[in-house]
Amino acid sequence: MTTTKETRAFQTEVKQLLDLMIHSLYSNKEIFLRELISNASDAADKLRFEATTDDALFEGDSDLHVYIDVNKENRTITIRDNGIGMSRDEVIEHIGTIARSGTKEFFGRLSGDQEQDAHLIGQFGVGFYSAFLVADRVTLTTRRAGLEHEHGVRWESAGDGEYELETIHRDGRGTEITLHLREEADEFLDSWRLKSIIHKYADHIPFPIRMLGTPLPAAEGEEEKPAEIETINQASALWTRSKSDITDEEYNNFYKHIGHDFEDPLANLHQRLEGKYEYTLLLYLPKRAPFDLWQAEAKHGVKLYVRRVFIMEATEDLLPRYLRFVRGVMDTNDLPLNVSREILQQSPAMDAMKKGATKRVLGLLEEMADKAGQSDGENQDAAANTDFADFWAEFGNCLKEGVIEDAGNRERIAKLLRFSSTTSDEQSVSLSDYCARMVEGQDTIYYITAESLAAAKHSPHLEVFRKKGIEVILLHDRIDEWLTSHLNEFDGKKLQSIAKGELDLSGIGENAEQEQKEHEEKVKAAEPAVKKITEALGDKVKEVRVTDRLTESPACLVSDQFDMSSNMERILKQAGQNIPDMKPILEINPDHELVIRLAKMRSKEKIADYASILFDQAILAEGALPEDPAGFVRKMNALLAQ
Ligand SMILES: Nc1ncnc2c1ncn2[C@@H]1O[C@H](COP(=O)(O)OP(=O)(O)OP(=O)(O)O)[C@@H](O)[C@H]1O
Repeated sequence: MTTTKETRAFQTEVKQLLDLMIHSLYSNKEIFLRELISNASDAADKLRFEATTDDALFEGDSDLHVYIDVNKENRTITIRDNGIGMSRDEVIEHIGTIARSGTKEFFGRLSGDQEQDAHLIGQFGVGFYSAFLVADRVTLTTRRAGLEHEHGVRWESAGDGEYELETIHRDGRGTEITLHLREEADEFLDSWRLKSIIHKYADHIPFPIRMLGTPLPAAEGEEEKPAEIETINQASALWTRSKSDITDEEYNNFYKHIGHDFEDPLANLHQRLEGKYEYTLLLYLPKRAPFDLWQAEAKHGVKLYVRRVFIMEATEDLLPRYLRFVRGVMDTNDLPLNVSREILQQSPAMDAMKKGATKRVLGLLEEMADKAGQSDGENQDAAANTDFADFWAEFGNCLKEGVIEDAGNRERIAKLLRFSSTTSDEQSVSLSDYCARMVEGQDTIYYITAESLAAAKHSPHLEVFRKKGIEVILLHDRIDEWLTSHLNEFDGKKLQSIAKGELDLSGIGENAEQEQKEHEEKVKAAEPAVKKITEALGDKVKEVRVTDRLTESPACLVSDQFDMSSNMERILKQAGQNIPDMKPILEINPDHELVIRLAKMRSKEKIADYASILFDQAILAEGALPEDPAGFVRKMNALLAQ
């Protein structure tokens, strides 16, 4: 056993977090109490769960609570819980280190500009470290339930990059945190102030929070009565109360407690479900995405309770991965308390709750989307400012994962998707909006995928669609390539990439027949040009053919109907995947001056240069780089200088 006192350094990111926190949250210091009480309540939750299979962990004391002590003379506040506590290794792992993946990258993104960085703190969550908002020294002692008394731990730090660690004897299990207050944090020595913060954030955590009351003044001739210990919060689980008794403020404050968020949520959903299984949902949509939303191990933020006893943080067994941004609580009476998590996870009740919760969250999103749709009718600008638009901006890409993962709800989710299109740069166009605007004779939903909105918007492939007044959906998120490979149809209409396969717009527009005839004539007339370019490009392309997509540009690249798109190919290559080169099809516009000139050329060298410029330009137009950029510039300059 290590008994020696040792000094250890904080992980670099902890130091950065402390600096950022102190600068960003100086006007919001009171949250330290919320965070420490949340941790204490989590620790009580964990003990109660572990004790369901090992009663000895209670060590004869099952009155789980949090006690807050104020010492005006020493200028300290102490927060004590009799929860699960921590072993020495756990202290090292949790206090002084941030073990969430993506932390390094997150801090790498900070600009150093305090104002700009300030809002990022909300995406991170400060937890235990918020103690340093009010304290210039923090002492923590703890012992894990079940360990011998001599396995207690004392941790102390001034938040300056180092901490001291010592193994101590500790009788009681649980954790005690003493904050040595900074001078400017004197306001928190006032018990009334502390009580009001507890009411605000912790009324509805299911454990009592106790403090010493004020001594009652002595009546004449009597002795002063000693102060009694009071329970400050209501200690009733919020989700068990009836909806009509709960104010918005109570809902929001409870969210801040369980979500460790600084902002109010965007929306909440509170329902008691009765049927084969009975359960209660209190779920929230946050306003902002946490920084690690896109990390493979991103935390789920929903907690499972069984009869008010915390069982575990939700995993994919309780809520699908694409809804990992949802925060809140699910509580049921239909699961046994004292079985292993593995068995729980396979129970039909869990499955039913997962289905029910997914359905309700999608329902909430549909309601929000409907509201946005109504304000859209009255005022376009208003639509961009709706809750649903805010939701989409933060979590839209998660819903796209839903289309891929959740085949059972695919259609419902597809209705919630919002895109940019040739009619709107904002991601505000739904597939239903698109279908309602289809032109006469159109029965396909057209889209293009590209690296960026600008690349999609200026793609030469759009030319014929502009001419015919057909709207095209502009997809420019990485996930869109996967989305479109799973979403082939919407409302009975096929989705089709305009950069893949042969384009058949016959039947759309008034002069369809005439256009078809003209196209055939063009194909015939352009045969010599096609032949020359095919020879010049050799095996760089699968085929060279006359386009019916272009009206202004000389050439564009398309993929074969069942080939991977060139955008997808680039994404996979950037991700380091070893995939065979796909050969594109080069489509040329025989009416363009460059192609006309090329058709007349005899010099093989010149033809090769022109063909190569056409090919590289088409790659550039997709927002990508030609294989030999310097070669392209040289050829282009030679052409310009002619
Ligand atoms: N009072 C406590 N009792 C037992 N363990 C604690 C206590 N306080 C903190 N911990 C441990 O330290 C870990 C880190 O706490 P911290 O508040 O920094 O983050 P968190 O609560 O895990 O994350 P977040 O605040 O973002 O939800 C906790 O997950 C828990 O394991």
